[in-house]
Amino acid sequence: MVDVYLFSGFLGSGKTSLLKKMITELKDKGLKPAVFMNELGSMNFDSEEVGDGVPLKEILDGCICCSGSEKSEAQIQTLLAEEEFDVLLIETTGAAHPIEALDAIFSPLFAERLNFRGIVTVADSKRFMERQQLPPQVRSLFLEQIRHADLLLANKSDLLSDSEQSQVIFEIQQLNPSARIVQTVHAKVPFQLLESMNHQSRGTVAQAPISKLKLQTKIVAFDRPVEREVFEEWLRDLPDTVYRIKGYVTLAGHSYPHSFQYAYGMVQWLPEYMKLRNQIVLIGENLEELVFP
Ligand SMILES: Nc1nc2c(ncn2[C@@H]2O[C@H](COP(=O)(O)OP(=O)(O)OP(=O)(O)O)[C@@H](O)[C@H]2O)c(=O)[nH]1
Repeated sequence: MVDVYLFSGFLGSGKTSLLKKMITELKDKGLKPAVFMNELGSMNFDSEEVGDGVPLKEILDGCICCSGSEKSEAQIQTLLAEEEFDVLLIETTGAAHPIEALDAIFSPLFAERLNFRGIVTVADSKRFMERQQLPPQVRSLFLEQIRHADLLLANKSDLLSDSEQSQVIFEIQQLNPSARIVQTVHAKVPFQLLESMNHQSRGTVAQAPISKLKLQTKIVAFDRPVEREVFEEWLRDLPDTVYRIKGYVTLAGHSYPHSFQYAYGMVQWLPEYMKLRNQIVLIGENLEELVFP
């Protein structure tokens, strides 16, 4: 039987950071992980982060959950038929309801093959503190992801003061009293903690599928290098309804692009050392109204 772990959490909360950490740890233990991931927008930015030698299947531009579950079943079946692995890590899009994403795993096709171990939700602690600012449907999905977790990572705790951290833990525990909650930075937890999870179903699922959230994705390509100041000024002026941006951008004066991440007002640039297509994917609402730098 292959152990299956599902990673849930809102856009930009730290799921890919967790995935990378777990892959490294599993490999160090001599175990072979495989990854199934689901990205919004047809740009498979995160899959480049998985690394060589890890079997990977992904669904782009769709959702593992609900209507996408047949497609997911087929992908998981292919993975099981073609690859040998010990652990399957599933990263859902930040816009998926974790329980709906379980549909594909609990297919009768895999009853003898997959052993579901639990849902790990990565919650952005800062966003949690400021959740009242989220549109109601987005907030409801954010809270559902917390309610249905078996293990909760209160991530990005470096961005909060000690008293804010305690408040976040207290409030998250009230939303989900049975899950274990761990404060993390860059989703750093030992795999052992995931192994000790105990999955239990938690009541009814409040419907918040992506179609009702009005979330859109948009890919923007740049054919010229971008001035960093101009780009960051554009980011500062973005409306709150842009939740996530990621991709590759060549900055003026550099030969290679930077990988670029934007989540909830915060920007991160990391240099790359090869030519990559200059494009970014945006996830949010009312994206058609945006003007690009
Ligand atoms: N300050 C801080 N930044 C973090 C932490 N964890 C992740 N980040 C940053 O937050 C951004 C998003 O992290 P990811 O791991 O890509 O998040 P994700 O949930 O996979 O994002 P999506 O795939 O878009 O849903 C990146 O720029 C990370 O470097 C943390 O604990 N503290």
